[in-house]
Amino acid sequence: MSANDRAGTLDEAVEQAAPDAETSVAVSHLTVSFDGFTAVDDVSLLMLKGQVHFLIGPNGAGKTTLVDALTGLVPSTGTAMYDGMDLVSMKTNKIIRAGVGRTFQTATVFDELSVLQNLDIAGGVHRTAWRLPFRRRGVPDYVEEALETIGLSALRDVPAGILAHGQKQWLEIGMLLVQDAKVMFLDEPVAGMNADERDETGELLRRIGDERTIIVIEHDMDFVRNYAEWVTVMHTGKLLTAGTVEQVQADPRVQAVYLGTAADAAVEGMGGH
Ligand SMILES: Nc1ncnc2c1ncn2[C@@H]1O[C@H](COP(=O)(O)OP(=O)(O)OP(=O)(O)O)[C@@H](O)[C@H]1O
Repeated sequence: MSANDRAGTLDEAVEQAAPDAETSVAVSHLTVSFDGFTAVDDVSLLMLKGQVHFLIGPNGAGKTTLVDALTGLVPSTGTAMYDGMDLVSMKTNKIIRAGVGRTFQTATVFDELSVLQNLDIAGGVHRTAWRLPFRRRGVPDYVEEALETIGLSALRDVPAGILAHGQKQWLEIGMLLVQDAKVMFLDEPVAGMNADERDETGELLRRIGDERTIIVIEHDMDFVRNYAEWVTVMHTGKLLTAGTVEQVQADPRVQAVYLGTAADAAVEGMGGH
C-alpha cells in the first residue's frame, strides 16, 4: 500500500467517524528533515472542527516536530491547509493571527505579571498596534470570559508565578482563548498534574472543544482514554494509524511499537483495564 493510499484510508476513516464535521486542518505529505534525518515523514491527516484529537506515539515519534511545523517553528515540505491558507508557507506570527495557537511542554507565562495581565498581553495579538500602548478602562469581555472558562476568575490579580502547575497550564489555554485560536495544539497539557487537575483539564478541553479544533500531544493513556474523540498514532516520524481510542488500543501495530520503548507505562494503559 503506498503512502498515498494509506493517507486516503485514514482520511476516509476520520470522515466516516464524524461525517458532519468540517475539516479544519488538512495536512498532506508533511515532511520535516534535520540535516538528512527525517523527523516527520510524509504525514497526511485531517483535523476536524469540534473534535478533541490526540496525537500519541513513543518518544521521538515526531509529534512535537509535527506541531512545530504546523506553527511555523521549523521549516517543512508538503501542505497544511487551514481556512484557505497553507500553514507550511506561513510565519509564526501570521499563523497565530490566523487563529492557530499552541502551548508548550513547559508553561510560557510571565511569572511576575498577574493572571489578568498575562491574558491581556496575549489578547493584544488582535488589537491594532497603535492602541497597544494605551491603557484601556476595565477588563475586556473576552478576557472576563476566558478567566471564567479556565476557572481562574478568583485569581485574576495574583502573579502567575505563584499559580499551581495545573493552573499555569490553564492560564496558557486561556491565553489561546483570548487570541481567539480556533485551532489549539497542546503539548502534554496534563504532564505533572494530579488526578483532579487532569480531570478538570479534560473537562476544560471538552468545554472549549465544541467550536474549535483541539489537538493534544499526550503520553498519559488514562487521559487519552477518557477524553480523546480521535487518536492519531505516530512512530519514527510516520503516521502509523488513526481511529477511536478503542480501535487504536486494539491495533496490534500500536501495541508493537510501544513494546520495548520507554513508554512501557503507556502499553499497560493501552493493553486494557
Ligand atoms: N532541532 C532538531 N534537530 C535535530 N533533530 C531533532 C530536532 N528536533 C527534534 N529532533 C529529532 O526528531 C525526532 C522527533 O522528535 P520529537 O520531539 O518531534 O518527538 P516526539 O514524538 O514529540 O517525542 P516526545 O514524546 O519525547 O516529546 C527525535 O529523534 C528528535 O531527536
